[in-house]
Amino acid sequence: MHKVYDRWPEIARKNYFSDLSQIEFTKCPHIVFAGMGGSGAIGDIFSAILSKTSTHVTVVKGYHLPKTVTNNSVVVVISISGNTVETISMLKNAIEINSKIIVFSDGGKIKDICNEKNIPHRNIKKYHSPRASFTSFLYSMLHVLKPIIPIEEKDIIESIKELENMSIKINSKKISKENPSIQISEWIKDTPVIYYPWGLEPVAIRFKNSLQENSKIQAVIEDVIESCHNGIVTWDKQNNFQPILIRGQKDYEKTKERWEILKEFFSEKKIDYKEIISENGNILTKIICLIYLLDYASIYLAIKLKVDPTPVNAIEYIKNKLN
Ligand SMILES: O=P(O)(O)OC[C@H]1O[C@](O)(CO)[C@@H](O)[C@@H]1O
Repeated sequence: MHKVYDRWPEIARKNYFSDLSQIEFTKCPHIVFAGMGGSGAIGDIFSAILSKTSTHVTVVKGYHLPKTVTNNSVVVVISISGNTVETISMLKNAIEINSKIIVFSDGGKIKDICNEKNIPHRNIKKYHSPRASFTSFLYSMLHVLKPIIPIEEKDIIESIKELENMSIKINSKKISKENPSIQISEWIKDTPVIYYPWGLEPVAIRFKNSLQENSKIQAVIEDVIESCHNGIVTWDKQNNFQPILIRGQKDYEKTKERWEILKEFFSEKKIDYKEIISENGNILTKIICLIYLLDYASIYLAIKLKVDPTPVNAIEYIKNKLN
């Protein structure tokens, strides 16, 4: 798994500059991303990076598309294996609705359905596992969906360059205490409660998923603003949790204010917290670099806990029980 992560920047570059044909339609007021797990998390990223545009984005992780999806919506179906039952169900749903559909997978049943029904499909290479294939799929999709995704080319290129820099920061320090991913993994001793600001929600979701799938530990995510109206109360009682504050460079003033109050709150309660601050740059750069740093942290944590990051036996157990 590690070897694929080492190649993430190279794979991102190769896939963004691929010769896959781009999506045919150009106008799209509503884009729906349909996928589960690591594939669903890619939808979360598109949702975050498009949040400052006039494109309405819906991310669906389940069996059915909501009624707001119409024949004018573009439904982007993502399943790295191409065999996830929920995602196949959403594809069938989109076909019924007669939406404009584009599908991304590395083969699988989903590809067969596309061939049979004449639905646009792009075959993207899977590396090791769905979660490790992240840059392969994300950057291929940024290329293919360009006509309907109002993101500037320079922002995408910047994100790849910063991913390369992040790789140097992590990989030049491989097995040393200066490796920022190792520092995070060494700090985690209990269940992390991951706080995030609005635009960095995909980072928190992905980190939670990676801690669960790779390190096999439980993790909780909390919106930094919303949690001050509920979750924050629980710190009076609990003692098996550790707060991680994922902050953006240049968060909104009001969010910055909240971080400072939260830090004071934890300090007064003598609760040790870890702050992780994004790189500078556009929102895609911030997200992709944080995901890289934290996914590595989840693998180093697995090594520390002496668990194999690859198998996901419980997921296979559930899958085998499903019809
Ligand atoms: O992208 P796929 O192949 O649909 O898989 C979705 C999710 O299901 C899992 O493979 C587990 O079944 C996750 O690891 C993955 O993120």
